[in-house]
Amino acid sequence: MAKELHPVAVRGGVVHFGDRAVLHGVDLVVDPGRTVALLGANGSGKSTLVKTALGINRLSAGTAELFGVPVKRFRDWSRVGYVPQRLGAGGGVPATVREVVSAGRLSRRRIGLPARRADKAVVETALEAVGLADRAGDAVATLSGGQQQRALIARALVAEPRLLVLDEPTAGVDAASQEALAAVLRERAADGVTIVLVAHELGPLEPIIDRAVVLSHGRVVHDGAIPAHTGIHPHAHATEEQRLWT
Ligand SMILES: Nc1ncnc2c1ncn2[C@@H]1O[C@H](COP(=O)(O)OP(=O)(O)OP(=O)(O)O)[C@@H](O)[C@H]1O
Repeated sequence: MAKELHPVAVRGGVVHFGDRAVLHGVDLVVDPGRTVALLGANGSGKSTLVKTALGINRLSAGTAELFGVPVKRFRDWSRVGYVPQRLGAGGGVPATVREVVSAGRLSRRRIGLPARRADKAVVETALEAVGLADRAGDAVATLSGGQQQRALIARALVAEPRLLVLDEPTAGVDAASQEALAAVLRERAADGVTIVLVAHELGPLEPIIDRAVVLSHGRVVHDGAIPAHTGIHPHAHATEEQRLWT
């Protein structure tokens, strides 16, 4: 079998907003099936990096590929699930949670055909997985921020992507739901799905992470095992390298 290409590959990525460089030559090359956490302080460039990897932000230098294809030419978006940091799932749209999640299944269906029973089952399983089964018939706008985030995660899951990119999936999400999310992601990782997630604190996600990339001021300052102090006391016993990103 041919070797699977890197699901994500940013090389020498430089991104400017106006005159200001926000990424200064960042490399993020992810092997298939890995679960990678992007860590770093507010404003260090984590969201910018994932958006750049997905072609949402423009590079002023360097390259970005998805599954070996330059992101500008990449068309196979059903292979990619992206949950942005900020909403919107609801934003005044009178859709129910189930409708929003079902929308994620559209990329897998022939346009115009009604949902098959299998599609519906996948949607119900995803709703269970993120703990929203009991809210499925409610308008998304009536959910809390953390619940809306979970609805978006379910929407990404039902598309059964080979690459999942999650920007702060646990922000504003309670401990039990974080555990549930970790279980879902562990399952996807076991199926060979590549996961890239942005986080401040890994919490229950920590055991599923097999590589941590730490950004500071738009540069990679660590790439490897999870830094020991992550999510606990960022300043206590920090090494020089660790202090760089707190
Ligand atoms: N669209 C934009 N226009 C101008 N500046 C931007 C834009 N998006 C991000 N920035 C700036 O780029 C820098 C990096 O932002 P980014 O959102 O990537 O950081 P982050 O590490 O994800 O932070 P956080 O943990 O707070 O989400 C910040 O200084 C931010 O103000």
